[in-house]
Parts: sequence; structure tokens; C-alpha cells
Amino acid sequence: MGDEDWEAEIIKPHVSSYVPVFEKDKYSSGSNGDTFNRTSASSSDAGESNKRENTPTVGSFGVGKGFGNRGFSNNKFEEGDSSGFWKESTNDCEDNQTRNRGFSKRGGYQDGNDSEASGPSRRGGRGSFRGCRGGFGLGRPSNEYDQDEGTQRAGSLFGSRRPALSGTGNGDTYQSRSGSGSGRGGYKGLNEEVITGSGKNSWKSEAEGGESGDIQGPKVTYIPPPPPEDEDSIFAHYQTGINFDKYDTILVEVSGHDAPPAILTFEEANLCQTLNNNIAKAGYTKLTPVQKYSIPIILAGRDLMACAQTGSGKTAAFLLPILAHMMRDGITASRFKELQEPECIIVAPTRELINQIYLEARKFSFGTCVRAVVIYGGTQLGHSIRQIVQGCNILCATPGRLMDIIGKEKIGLKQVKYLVLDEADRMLDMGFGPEMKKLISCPGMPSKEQRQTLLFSATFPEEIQRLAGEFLKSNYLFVAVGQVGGACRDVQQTILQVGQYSKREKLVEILRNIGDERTMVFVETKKKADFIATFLCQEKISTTSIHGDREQREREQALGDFRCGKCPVLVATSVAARGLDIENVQHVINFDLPSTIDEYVHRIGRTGRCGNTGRAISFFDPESDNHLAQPLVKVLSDAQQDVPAWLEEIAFSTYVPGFSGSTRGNVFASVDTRKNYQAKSTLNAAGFSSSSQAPNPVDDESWD
Ligand SMILES: Nc1ncnc2c1ncn2[C@@H]1O[C@H](COP(=O)(O)OP(=O)(O)OP(=O)(O)O)[C@@H](O)[C@H]1O
Repeated sequence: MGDEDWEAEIIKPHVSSYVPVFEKDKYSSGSNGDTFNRTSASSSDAGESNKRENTPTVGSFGVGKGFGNRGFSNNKFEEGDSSGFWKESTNDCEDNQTRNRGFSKRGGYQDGNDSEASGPSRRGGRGSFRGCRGGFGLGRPSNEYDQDEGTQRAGSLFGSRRPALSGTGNGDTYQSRSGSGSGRGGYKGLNEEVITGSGKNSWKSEAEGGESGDIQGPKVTYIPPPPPEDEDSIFAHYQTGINFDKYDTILVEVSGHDAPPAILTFEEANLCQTLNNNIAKAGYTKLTPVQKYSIPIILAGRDLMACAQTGSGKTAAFLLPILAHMMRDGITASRFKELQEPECIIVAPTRELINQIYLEARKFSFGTCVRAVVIYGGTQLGHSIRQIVQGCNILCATPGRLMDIIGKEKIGLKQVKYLVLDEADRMLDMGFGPEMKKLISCPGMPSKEQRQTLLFSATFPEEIQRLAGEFLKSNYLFVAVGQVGGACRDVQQTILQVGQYSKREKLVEILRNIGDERTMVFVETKKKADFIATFLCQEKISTTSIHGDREQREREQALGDFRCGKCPVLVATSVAARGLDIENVQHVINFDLPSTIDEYVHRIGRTGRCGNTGRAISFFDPESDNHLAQPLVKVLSDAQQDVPAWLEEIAFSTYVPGFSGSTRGNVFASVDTRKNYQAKSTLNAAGFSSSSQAPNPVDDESWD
């Protein structure tokens, strides 16, 4: 069944009067049976505008006949439908969401009381559709701190696909504020943050165009609650698993010239006492392979591209040496400076991931003078700026928000010594690559010769490795722990052949067997995420969902409910595929397989982390997934998993000579793409050489 069919299914019987568990807590029945009044999920330090958003009486939700909180109101749906909602929805792939989701399909509440929101409702109304921009309210924010992402204002200027849509029926208005940002149209970044497609050319004008352009949309006012300050919470961690020591047996390949030797213990890293204390408090006693190799390389001031399996400690591998250097060299930015000039910028593709990295940075910098700050889309821009002006040495950011802040000249780049791209293959691909290029060519940004650039991921397709040359010094080192792009061996992978029409039944059967164990269920589209989450709730399986059409507040709530076990099932799109480190996720179910094998590897890597074991079950639909058969066979066999005979048959029958195994890049790339040209050594993670030097390399120049 294709997307079309899903849509048909969604429209018909399941759009009932059902309120999913994941929203029950947040909305209480309103004055008429058809509406829900929004209750506040306020943060303690909410500013003026946030208070407005938290006003408990705003908005009517189409829940009576609706679908979750998303405005899948029966009657509205049909009305919206004729306006092209469903046509829009056929492209409703998470990868295409970014900030273009202006008129999201969420059950927008009527925000008539909101004086600031330029009159009409600030949320996508019922029957509204996603992706529209333009036609926003034009009221200017009272001050720049209140402004939000430029993405919300530039809509109709830049690549707007549709004019503003006024929803029909019920007097609802459909001008959306779409929390996490709409507007800055054109080029859609994958998963999360934005790529502007503006016709403007310079980095600055684009950012400004987004921020301060004449056409303004409603503001995002969400201020995330501050993280807990007590030491126990800061250092809370989960235990390493029974397979943690097995990491030592994984082969590690280091390529490039003059790589410093690996270290075997934290002591060998010679970190300062405060860092060592923090490492101990975090429960780290032993280095993981990627840490053994990356820490000395970064301490030696070298650029690095590091590839290691999911859940194997890449975050600490870059944070610890950067912090060590910052402690050694001293820092310049302080809260007393007017212009904050961070020494380190870390970017990651999703909001939840960058927040997680920030929390790690805060943990390891605890008790030091280094201050980490996080900024990401879907939150009030003024809040981001206020965080920065209080002092910012390590800036953790999603690309869109980062470019907005740079465009507004709220940070200076001159002091940047470390630039880290986590999930680097994702950050350099078509979605974020252009934004990253803009970042490195921003005025003031030190050239690659003057900064240290660090790229980390569990997957590195060859073509992305080649693109990375632009970011890295030519003598960068490449560390590959195990097979590049390989799946974590601690995840037991099962592939089941399940046709579209049987998937739901199978899912329920599996979840009933699993019981209360934490499970992430991945689907391909945002719409389907809502649909499956609602369906599971109807089946009395406590479920929440995360995807790019949910407001940031909702996304964080969903993740929180999943983390604490309140909702043991999280239905997610690929927005949650990378990097998220959630304790006790024992199962990943690919209800839909992703379109690329790399995405598969990241998704299943949400379980089986840090030496713990996990299980991944994937529904393979021969109608739509045959292109993945070959790379799946490869990934399964590399990870020493059983390969079903039927899958091998499909792989064989779809065999294309010279096929590289992936729709985007070579899944079989096992090494540094430069490898034929340079010295390399292969060692196991304990640091012992298992092969000798390769022939002399050709000139470094040829790598670029
Ligand atoms: N040396 C260590 N000892 C104990 N725990 C560790 C160590 N290094 C990392 N961890 C923990 O392992 C978990 C996974 O680490 P991290 O999130 O950095 O993995 P990752 O390699 O970045 O994964 P992904 O590819 O999914 O992003 C985290 O909870 C982290 O605190």
C-alpha cells in the first residue's frame, strides 16, 4: 500500500473521537464537545511571550472528531482536503519537513485572544495543510529578542510553494504559527533544520532575510525548561552492558600521516583533575575504541574524520579533548563581553540530539570556567540570544538557528578553534551541506587551516567523505572503528517479510509480546507516525510520537514521556533516528524501512548502546523495499546476523553488477576514501597493530 492508500485509511475509519494517550494529559475538554482547551506545559522561566503561549484558554482543538491533537478533524479534513492537503501530504516524508511546514496539519487552536499574533490563529488550523508559507501576520515583534526564526517570516519571499491558505468551515482560521518554524521556503533540509532556498546570495542576507525580512510570520515563543542543576541529575548515566569489553576486539583503522598513537586509559590522556573527576562521576572507567584513537588525535591538534558504530561513545571522544584544550589554553568569551565569541561550535542535525550533546558538554565541563550553550529551532529566538549573552564558550546548535544567530551578529566567529559536525555525513549531504558551506565561509570564521575540524558519524558514504575535504585540512586523519557504516553487533537484527496491509496487526502482536520494554517504532512519514501512534493507543498500548510536525514543546514532552517509561512506545520518523541516547531502549521496530541503508543503521542503533544488547525487527515489504535487499544482506552478514533465505533471493534477483549497495553512497565502503593513496595502519582497539604500513602515499594535494 502506498502513501496514497495510507491516507485513504487515515481519513476514513480511524479518525474517530479518540484522544491518544500522548495528548490526554495536555488537553482537557473545552466548552463545546468539539474542542479541547490547551493547558499550559509551561516552563518555569517563561518570558512574556511564552506566558502568552501558555495561556490556558487559547484554542479549540478538533479532537471531538479529530485525530490526536493534529486537527485531523473529520469534517475539517474533508474541507481541507479539497484545498490540496492530501496532495501535499504525499510528499510528507520526514526528510522533507524542515521549516517548510508552515500550515501544518496539526489541530491548530484558534488563538483569537492572542493580540500579538497578528490577529488570526497562530497555529495551523483544522483542515489546514502543511508547507504553506506566506500570508502570515505582518506585525513586527516589539523587540528583536522576541523574534523567532527567520524561517517564519521569509516564507512568501523565498521559495514559497503556495499562497496563504484560509481554511474553510467553522470559522477557524488557518494561519499557522507552526511552532518550529515555517516559512523560509525553498530548499528543504532533511529532518530538521532549514536550508534556505532564498534567492539572496550572501550568508548574511539570507539569514537576515529570514530573520528580519519585511514579511514576518508569527513568533515561536516556546522556551524550553532549563535542565536540572543538581549534580546527581547532571551526572546521571546508565550502565555499560555486558558487551562493553568486547569493543576491544573491534579492528580500528587509522589512515593519514603521522597519527599519534592510541591511548589505552584515561590517565594517559593527561587531562586536568576537574575533567578526570567529571569523567569518573559520569561512570566512565574505560575508554571505548573511538575514544582511544580520537582523543590523542584531537589533543595533537589534528583534523579528524571518525567513524564508529552507534552508541560507542563518539560524543565524549570529541568533547573531552576539546575541553582539555580549552582548559589548557584558557578561554576568551565571558559573560562580561558584549559580543560572545565561542571557541567551539558543535552542530548536529536535530534539536533533540544537539540538546543531548549540550547536556554532555555541560556534564564534562562541570566545575570549570567553560560555559556550554545550546540553541535550536522551535524555541524562542530571544531565549537563544539570552543564553548566549550570558557567556558562551561551546555553542551547540542546529544549523538553521546557528545561521540565524550569526546573521543577527549575536556571536562572533573569530575565536572559533574547534568546529565539530556530529552526524557529519548528514550534515554534509544535500540537506545541510549548503548551510555548512555557508557557515565555513561566514565573515570571521577562521579558515580550515586556522581551526580544528572534527567530523563524527557511524556512517560515512564515500561521496560524503570526498565532500568533507572542503572542511578539513588535507592532512586530516581518518579513524574507522570496525566497518564504516556497519551496524552495531550488539543489536540482534530480524527482518520479517510483511506486506503493508499486515503491518499493523504484526506490530500489535510484537508489542504485546514485548510488554513494557521500551520500544521505538520507526515509520516513514509524519502523518503515519500520528496514525500509528493513535492506532496503538486505541489498542491500549501506551504510545507517544515524535516527528517534525509536532511542536517543539510536544516533541520534548514525548521524548520525556518515553525516557521515563510513562509511554514505553515511541513512534518516530527519522527525526529520531540519529544520535539519541535513551536508556533502556530494548527494541527498535522498523514498521517501514527507511529509504537508505545508512538510515537503517542509525535507526537500529537506538538500541544496543554502550555494550548493552538490543533487538531490531524490520518489516520488509517486497512491494517497496527490494532496493534495500542487497545492502541489508551486507549489513546483516557483516554484523554476523542471520540472513533470511528469502532476503538473499530478493537481493540476488535484484542484483545489479557493480551495485554499490546503497541508493546514496557505497555501503560497502570500508575505509577512508583516500586509502589507496596513503599510509594506513590497522589495529585492534586495544592498540595492537594487525597490519603493516601501506605503500607510500601520493601527494596530499590529490586528496582534495
Ligand atoms: N568510556 C565510556 N564509559 C562508559 N560509558 C560511556 C563511555 N563513553 C560513552 N559512554 C556512554 O555511552 C552512551 C553512548 O554514547 P554516545 O551517545 O556518545 O554514542 P555515539 O557513538 O555518539 O552514538 P550515535 O552514533 O548513536 O550517535 C552514552 O550514554 C555515553 O554516556
